[in-house]
Amino acid sequence: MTPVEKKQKIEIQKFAGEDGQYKRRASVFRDFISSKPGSQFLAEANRYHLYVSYACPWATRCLIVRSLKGLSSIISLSVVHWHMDSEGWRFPSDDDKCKDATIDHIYGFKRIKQLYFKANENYDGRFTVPVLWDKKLHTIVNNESSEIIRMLNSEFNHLIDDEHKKKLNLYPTELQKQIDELNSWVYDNINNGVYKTGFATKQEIYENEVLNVFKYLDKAELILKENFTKGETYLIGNQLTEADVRLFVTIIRFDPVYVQHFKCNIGMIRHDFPNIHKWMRLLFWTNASFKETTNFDHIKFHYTKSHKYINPHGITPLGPIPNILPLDHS
Ligand SMILES: N[C@@H](CCC(=O)N[C@@H](CS)C(=O)NCC(=O)O)C(=O)O
Repeated sequence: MTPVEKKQKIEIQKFAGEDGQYKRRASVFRDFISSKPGSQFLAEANRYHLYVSYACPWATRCLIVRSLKGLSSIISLSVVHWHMDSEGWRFPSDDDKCKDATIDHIYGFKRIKQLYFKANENYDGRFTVPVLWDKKLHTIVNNESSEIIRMLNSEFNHLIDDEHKKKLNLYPTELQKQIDELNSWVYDNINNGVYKTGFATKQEIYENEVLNVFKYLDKAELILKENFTKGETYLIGNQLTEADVRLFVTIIRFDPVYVQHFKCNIGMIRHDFPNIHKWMRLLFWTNASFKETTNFDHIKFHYTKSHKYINPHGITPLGPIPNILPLDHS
């Protein structure tokens, strides 16, 4: 084990700092795929590979956009085992099988961390998913989901056959200001808010964070309530945007995991947020890109069986039953 690997082994399961507060580290690989001729990372069919976990909300953003844009046959995929241990994410093996996970289709690696060290032998960050990998240059293009979804949204259009999917634009120029504004508070207070709540190791910090999550859920509830009154079904009017994708991945995990595992239990989406609940079910039940990329087993098993310091015996609660209610449930 190299000194860097040793350091990673010690720190990988330490989420909160000494002050009891969780601070997410910025992603390190930040290159961009482009459709412009001559680009280092040119948008080409079959050149790029996505490494994901179905459990991870950030990786699932990429899975949803890959599906919405019809890129499944253009960008290949490997899916890790839901269990994350002291060395990070791993792929299933013959004696460690996992339904819906895959081997590493590119190198046959056992762990995601091997990709990080292949890309940079001195890497000293966390071994996170998603990873957007370049099969030609054998390196990581980008490991920041907010940027990966932008590339998938705009740079592969010339390779997409389906006219509807080719035209779909989740970040149209005229809505960018509104989308950016939504993204900024949704990210800090809801997407990352549940992690700051769940990983807090001091009572006072936990209480501040959990109250804050619910304050911003109220804000999202109000927006969707007004939109539904006008006959609109998305966060921004009648148009599906990346803001919906980015909020959805947290909301779909909320009742099954965050309520109990991250102690976000001041309310539940299904009981206390009727408009968010309706919006979430509409996306899930009427759009296959949302339903087919949601894997409740991976989601529930990952959090409850990987975070030993939160749930030492790794017992996965059975409820809520069902994980998501039907569309016509009143
Ligand atoms: N900012 C990154 C965050 C990705 C991230 O934190 N992924 C988690 C899974 S939900 C992970 O891989 N964590 C492993 C670790 O922190 O060691 C993104 O949005 O892509």
